[in-house]
Amino acid sequence: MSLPLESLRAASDKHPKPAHLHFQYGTAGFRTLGSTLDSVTFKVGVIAALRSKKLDGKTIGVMVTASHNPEPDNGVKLVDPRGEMLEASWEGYATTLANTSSTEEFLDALDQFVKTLRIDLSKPSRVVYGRDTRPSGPALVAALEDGLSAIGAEIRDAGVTTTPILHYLVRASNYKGTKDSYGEDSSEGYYEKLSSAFKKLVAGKSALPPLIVDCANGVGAQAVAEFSKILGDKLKLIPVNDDLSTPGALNNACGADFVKTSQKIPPSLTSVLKPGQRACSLDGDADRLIYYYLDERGQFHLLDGDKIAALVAAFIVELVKNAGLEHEIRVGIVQTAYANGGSTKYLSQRLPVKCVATGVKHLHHAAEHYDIGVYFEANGHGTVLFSSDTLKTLAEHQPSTPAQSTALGHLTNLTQLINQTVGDALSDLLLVEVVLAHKSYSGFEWDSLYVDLPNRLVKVAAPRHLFKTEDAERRLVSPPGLQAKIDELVRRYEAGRSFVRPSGTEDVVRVYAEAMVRAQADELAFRVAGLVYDETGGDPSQRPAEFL
Ligand SMILES: CC(=O)N[C@H]1[C@@H](OP(=O)(O)O)O[C@H](CO)[C@@H](O)[C@@H]1O
Ligand SMILES: [Mg+2]
Repeated sequence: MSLPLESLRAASDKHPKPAHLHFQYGTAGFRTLGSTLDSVTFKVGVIAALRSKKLDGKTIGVMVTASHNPEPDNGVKLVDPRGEMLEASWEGYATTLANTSSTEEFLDALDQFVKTLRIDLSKPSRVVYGRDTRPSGPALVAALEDGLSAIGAEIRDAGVTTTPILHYLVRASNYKGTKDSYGEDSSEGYYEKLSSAFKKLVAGKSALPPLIVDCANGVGAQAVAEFSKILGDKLKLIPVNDDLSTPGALNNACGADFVKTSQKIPPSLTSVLKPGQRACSLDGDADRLIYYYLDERGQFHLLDGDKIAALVAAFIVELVKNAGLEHEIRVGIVQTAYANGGSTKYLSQRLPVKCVATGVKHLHHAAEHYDIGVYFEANGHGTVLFSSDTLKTLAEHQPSTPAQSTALGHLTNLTQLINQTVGDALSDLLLVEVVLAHKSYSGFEWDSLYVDLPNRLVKVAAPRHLFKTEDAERRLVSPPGLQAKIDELVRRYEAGRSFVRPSGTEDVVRVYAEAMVRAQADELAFRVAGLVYDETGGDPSQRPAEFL
């Protein structure tokens, strides 16, 4: 069987590539200004169908979202059969195909691609897709559908949904009716699976005070509303920034990225959030979660991905021990260089901790090496993975006391509550709430697990292609000599740490620094930023005033 060239040609002619633009499948798929993505999304439709054929007709997912980016941005990414990120080698193929400049070039490249990868075109192809609430979404989905129908894929439109629900649907549809079944293959199935696990986990615990949820004016609002309906009194959620109709509202001065980056509450919460009350923020596609509270003096306290990892890991370790499984099940943590030094110190005194390069796929793969792997990026993206051996151990273990039996039951329910395909703000929110309910913690007690070192993240407009790193991005190997100068600066600061890496999602170089006190962390970050700027030929007349 050969490619349906006529229908592909006709469809491709309707989606010409904008000249002069180069597209790159990066850490978050293709992501840029939504108005430039028509041709890319069309081609992604074709690629998704081919990926499905290559994998014997397994369902592949496509999500149209730009997460926490400003509203005019959009993006498109592929989801592999187990609900995980697209296999790395295909990122390169997707990039090559997306950059073909004419229909003929695209068709030639496709033909070549099918031959090189020996894709059997007679296999079926199945694709499920969804989008977030961005105004550019419907037109991009239409382009995607053009690609899918040109190649004759079997399609399913999941509509406006969160990224983690789309990942769930992919996994659920591929493992339906098997021993690895992941739940009912629908959004209702997702809500039902998580809610029922949550209810079992908090049974008999007194209800926590209501939780304020900043929905970033995005699709997370929809999921919060659904959970509120099912959970009722078990967990009272107070949605704020759940406006899905005002243009420009998405991620604007709200959401997880705003809170983490600016280290303050969204202005819209000023009159809502009372001292001591806990609140959280989702991002625009609801795969990141950040908690926080204000103390009696109105001081802001951030409970970020590192704090979530510490809370959750401690709880799981305790359950494993109480279930009598501490010799069978090894719990480990995966972090990136952005993890706060305070968290790394606290966690490494208790558990194996591994540091990997930025980007969820790196964390996810490293976490798969533990029996139970807890991974979170400091920005609030993360989840917990249970290996198949661990699931088997949990299913077969014979508890010898009622206490062991209770702990085992909790662990089993956690495997249902946690979305193991990808970081999921709503699943993580329920998980955090379970732990807080079990421990009777307020934000204050949770925050007291360890003290965060003051830190600062700075963007530098420098040619990022010049920057190469090693040691999980903690050290620069290029530009030559720069790392030695950074080391020299860092030595002058108590508990100082700083690293520089090229961003994978924005055209900038990122500088991170932390130190014992706030002023020193800021000073170190701005000194390193100045160094990076000057050493890579930054224009002195454009040098940001805060750089030292
Ligand atoms: C410092 C930071 O938060 N970096 C983010 C950001 O990557 P950069 O490569 O730093 O642009 O976007 C990634 C995708 O969402 C996310 O995985 C990562 O943590
Ligand atoms: Mg996101």
